[in-house]
Amino acid sequence: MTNKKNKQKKLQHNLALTSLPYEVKTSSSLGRYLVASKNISYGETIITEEPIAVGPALGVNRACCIGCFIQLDSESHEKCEKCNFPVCKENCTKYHSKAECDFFKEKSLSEKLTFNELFDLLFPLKVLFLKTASPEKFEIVQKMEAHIEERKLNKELWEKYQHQYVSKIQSLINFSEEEIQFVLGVIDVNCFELGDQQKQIRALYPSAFLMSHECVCNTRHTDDPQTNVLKVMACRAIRKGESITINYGYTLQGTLMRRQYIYEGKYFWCTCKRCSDPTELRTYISALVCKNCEDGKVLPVDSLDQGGSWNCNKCSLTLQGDKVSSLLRALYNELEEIGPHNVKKQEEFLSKYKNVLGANHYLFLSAKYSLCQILGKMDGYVINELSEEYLRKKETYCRQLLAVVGILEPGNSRLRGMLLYELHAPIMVSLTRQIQEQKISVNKFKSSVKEVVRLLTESFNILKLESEGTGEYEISIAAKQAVDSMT
Ligand SMILES: C[S@@+](CC[C@H](N)C(=O)[O-])C[C@H]1O[C@@H](n2cnc3c(N)ncnc32)[C@H](O)[C@@H]1O
Repeated sequence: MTNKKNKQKKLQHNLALTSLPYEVKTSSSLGRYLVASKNISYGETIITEEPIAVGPALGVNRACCIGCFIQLDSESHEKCEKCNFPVCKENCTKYHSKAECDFFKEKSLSEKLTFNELFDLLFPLKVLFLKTASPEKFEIVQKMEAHIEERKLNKELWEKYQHQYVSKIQSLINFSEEEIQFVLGVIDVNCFELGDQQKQIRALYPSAFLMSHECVCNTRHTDDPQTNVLKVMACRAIRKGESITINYGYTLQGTLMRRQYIYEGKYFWCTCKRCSDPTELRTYISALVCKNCEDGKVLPVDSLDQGGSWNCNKCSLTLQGDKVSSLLRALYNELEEIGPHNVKKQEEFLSKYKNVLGANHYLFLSAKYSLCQILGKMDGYVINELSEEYLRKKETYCRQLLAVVGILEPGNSRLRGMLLYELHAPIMVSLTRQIQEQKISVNKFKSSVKEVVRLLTESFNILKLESEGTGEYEISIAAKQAVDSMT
């Protein structure tokens, strides 16, 4: 081969390596969206990128480092030498840029605003700062969807933002009302909510925001806790030409509330295949128990009609849509009040509403997911001391959730990885007890352990794709160690 041909081949090879697995398309209903420009395989990374801007999550007003947003334990934390706001260590400059610090100091913000007030304004301020600090990043922000017209129609929200952000920011820095409301819209519509218990943040990314929504999507994502680099991966194979999608809502939430949540945050009514099907792909995750015949499932007649009535699939019972909404809201609040760490109260909830909510109801699944996570870990419920009854409950809940997640999050979903890990523990403890008490044969024990190894191996393969330093990645390591100790 000649030198020229060699060079050309090398160039083509490099281009193939650097070319993106997606292209940006536009449609009248979706705006811009991403489409696979080649066949993408299961687990393949589609996007890896750094954030344009990072800020605290909404409602986080506890003491956090202004540089990296890690939660600070006490009042004894350090303060930035210049601007006097809390930092986790001297000069934590990760996202506390010099320009920002100089501005805070020049305006003596620590004297004018409490830390909580600053924290509330911090993210919009950081995005607005990009205009001078990084015009190329601000240009990306300017092209993002802010849904200003729809937001103006929501007078309550508009006024609230005017009072909570616009007037306060304008008293500190010279930005127009229009610019500030635009940035607030961009943040609400395009942000990724990231982090963990220690650090709850929101971030804007330069490309990932372009993914359109689908309730049963084909990607999952993870962020690096140190750098906040976002990695978007295919959770199943994606064919060339297929949209690359993300779920803007929550899987374990029924269509009525999920659609409302997406509409209020993203300003469109989802009409995907899950939303259009009253049975939600035969998971019956929203079904109520019929109090008339006690046998049928009560489902929306038309799941795309938010206020529409619900009918029993076995008898003539009809419920008005607004009654169903109030019931679901009340039960959701009751579960929220219980919180995720109260075994007794969660169990009481499951028993109290077993004649109201269907067996797979999402509120039950939420309670069961909490129970799966705490049974075996919490004081009084340590795995080796769990009764056979609780071991069985944990196993049953995990299996029930896995069946639903297999339909609503097909592929290598993170939730599947977590559930497989939770499932292995009660099976293994129970097997160990049975062999010690000579209730099962050695052969039965060995074959059952193989099943446990299979669960752990799949969990490891799913969760190893999470970013290092995340809780899920730690679980992948634990799963691998458990497999190694059993084989
Ligand atoms: C994060 S942005 C996505 C990028 C946006 N399409 C753009 O052009 O900048 C979210 C917005 O995209 C549109 N969108 C995304 N998924 C959609 C869907 N499944 N149906 C209708 N609109 C959708 C909505 O306008 C939504 O508020």
